[in-house]
Amino acid sequence: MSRIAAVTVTPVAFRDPPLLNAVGVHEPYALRAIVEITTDAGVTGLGETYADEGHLARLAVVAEAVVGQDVFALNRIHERAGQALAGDTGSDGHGLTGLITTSGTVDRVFSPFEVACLDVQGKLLGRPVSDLLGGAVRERVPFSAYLFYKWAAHPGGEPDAWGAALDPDGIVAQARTMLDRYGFSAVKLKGGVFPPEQEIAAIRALRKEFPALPLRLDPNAAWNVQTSVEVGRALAGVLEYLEDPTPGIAGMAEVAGRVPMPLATNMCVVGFDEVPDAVRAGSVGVILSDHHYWGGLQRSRVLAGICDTFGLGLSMHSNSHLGVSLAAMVHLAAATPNLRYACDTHWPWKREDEDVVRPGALAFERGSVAVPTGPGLGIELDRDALARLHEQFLACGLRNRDDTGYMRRVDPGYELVQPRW
Ligand SMILES: O=C([O-])C(=O)C[C@H](O)[C@@H](O)C(=O)[O-]
Ligand SMILES: [Mg+2]
Repeated sequence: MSRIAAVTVTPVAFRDPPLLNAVGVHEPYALRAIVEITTDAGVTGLGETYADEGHLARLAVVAEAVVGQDVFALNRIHERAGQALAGDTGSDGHGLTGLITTSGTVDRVFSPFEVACLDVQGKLLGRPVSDLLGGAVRERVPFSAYLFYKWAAHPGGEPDAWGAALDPDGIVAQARTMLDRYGFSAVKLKGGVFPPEQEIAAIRALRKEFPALPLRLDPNAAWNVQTSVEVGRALAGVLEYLEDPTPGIAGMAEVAGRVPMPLATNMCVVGFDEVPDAVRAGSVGVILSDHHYWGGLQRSRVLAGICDTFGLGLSMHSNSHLGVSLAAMVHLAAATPNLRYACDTHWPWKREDEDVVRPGALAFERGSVAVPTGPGLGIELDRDALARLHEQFLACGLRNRDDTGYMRRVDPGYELVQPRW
């Protein structure tokens, strides 16, 4: 047996540009937590997750509950997380994912512990995490360019290297830079920021500039059913999928029946208990997995099986993240045969010199990342960087992601309306 002797949770902050979305704008720092598990024999494993205050408190509760457990006893560890969090319905503070139930809360909190245990298991066995998930079926995992409307600078700050992107020309220029730098093979535009006709124009401009690349548009439920149908029809033959045009399983089902492209979601289906209704209603053609809230890598493979069974496509969602999450995403995607869409990643928006993982193992080439072949996640923690980013967390003053509150500080009249158009 290899028992968990200690768990350390370190909140960190890294710089984030002023990226616009349907609920406001990204604050100057993104918050994450690094979970480190150490066994009684001194083997360590890493996980990464959100770092909002409430989530950190829940991580602390579960950290205490899993000490003494065998790192191979993931079912038992999930059960203990459930017991420790019984009745807790942690809410989604940032408004970009759906309703969080008790089971969804447990899955969110359990996830980094599961990834850290798999990292330890891999190290003990001398095998990469992808092998523990059934084995890689691809050597490289393709990602998509994740475009955002953005300001040139945070209010009162220096302009960043990306510059502003507030119209179709700005979005095309951003896409060009990102594709030149990373070679991505698909493009996603985060919408829900400007009136739909402006976002249709941006997608058309992207299509003109990049005739062969699959395109996606994600307004995070900013449109009502009628607007969604109009946008979907206007972009017939242009989008690979339309992501969360409108809120809820019923609204999505109405739209799905009237537009030509598949609808994708990381909002109306974010937990296992929402899958049956969505399948019955025909709300979605593609589910975006995300191991951070689907309960880790193994449970994400359960989701993949469900998608396979019901003929649904599978893609992958991303929030702002660091290298531990990227490594986990790559192992999972490599070992999930029916994950056939290029995965989302916020990676390009992070500064290269801000990560807790030593560079090397996770290089982007031709839009994809090679699956690390070393034991476990195949990455190495940079303790100096971890300490630096933790100091940055302490100093930055942010304790919860609040895109809406930040937008209101800039524009006091800003209202959070869903759907807006
Ligand atoms: O719907 C999505 O794809 C997301 O929620 C991804 C990110 O959270 C993105 O919208 C963001 O960070 O603003
Ligand atoms: Mg989305």
